[in-house]
Amino acid sequence: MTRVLSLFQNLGIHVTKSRCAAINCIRANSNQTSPDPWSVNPIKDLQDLVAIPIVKENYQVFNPSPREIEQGHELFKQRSGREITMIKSVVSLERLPEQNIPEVSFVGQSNVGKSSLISALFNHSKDSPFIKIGKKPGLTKTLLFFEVKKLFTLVDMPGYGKKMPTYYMKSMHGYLKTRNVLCRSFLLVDSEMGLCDVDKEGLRMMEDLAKPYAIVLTKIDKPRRSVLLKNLLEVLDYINKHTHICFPQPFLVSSPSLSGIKYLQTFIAHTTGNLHLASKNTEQT
Ligand SMILES: Nc1nc2c(ncn2[C@@H]2O[C@H](COP(=O)(O)OP(=O)(O)OP(=O)(O)O)[C@@H](O)[C@H]2O)c(=O)[nH]1
Repeated sequence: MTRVLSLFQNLGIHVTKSRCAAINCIRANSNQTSPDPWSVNPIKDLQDLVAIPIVKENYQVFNPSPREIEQGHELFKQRSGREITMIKSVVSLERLPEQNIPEVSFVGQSNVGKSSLISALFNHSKDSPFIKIGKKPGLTKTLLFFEVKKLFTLVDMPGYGKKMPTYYMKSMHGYLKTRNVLCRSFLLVDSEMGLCDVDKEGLRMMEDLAKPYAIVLTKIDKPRRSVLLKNLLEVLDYINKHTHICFPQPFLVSSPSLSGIKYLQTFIAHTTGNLHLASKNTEQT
């Protein structure tokens, strides 16, 4: 507890005794009504390390009901072989597929786990479109378009970083800037490494583009919980201080264990207009 409190202090977050007591009281009361989203949000597994809510009280979080979470999860289930398909792989912007359904894209540095996450979202199903996952960075060299039940499209982008050829960067930037059907991007950050300079460059690019996006912390099965918490708090602090467009709550996922996947599936279903939340308690940035 002391170690985690000092983490907060390092991040400039002041935790008073009275605030701790008040928050403990809120937590005790909220446990009695067992709020649902926590059951599928991995942030819950870190909450016992700290006495104050990790996602600040004044942030509106994504708060689907258990039924909505099941609806979101269902959307990604393949019932027949052609419901989820890879429709196109493109390099040049002139060859983007002409889609008039909502789109979400996955961006991040090489090897951060974009392809693995998309495979996990499709439940690693044997009927899912073939998705290449590599040990070495730079495997995804084109924009890959996956259409889900003709309702929305997921786009796997080439990873950015030191070795990224300029034309990748151009096509990625051009795509993000001009794609009208793009309703949300997810910027992936490795939860073990935490935010690094390359991620911050990506975040600045997203802010300049001023298109809605959210941060996803990947590989949460790898770091120790204290490291994961520290890196999550740093991301929250960064969102708070340096972003205007970013969704206030990061999503935490592990592709092999599928932790956090249902929650993210539900958010994608919501953000693409395929889920009508009963709850009003959802940030719409
Ligand atoms: N332990 C763990 N390993 C992961 C996870 N996600 C991805 N990996 C591993 O990280 C490596 C890179 O994963 P990819 O999904 O290919 O990453 P990418 O961002 O698509 O990579 P590029 O093609 O270079 O852009 C692979 O060895 C994966 O098995 C995760 O959640 N947990």
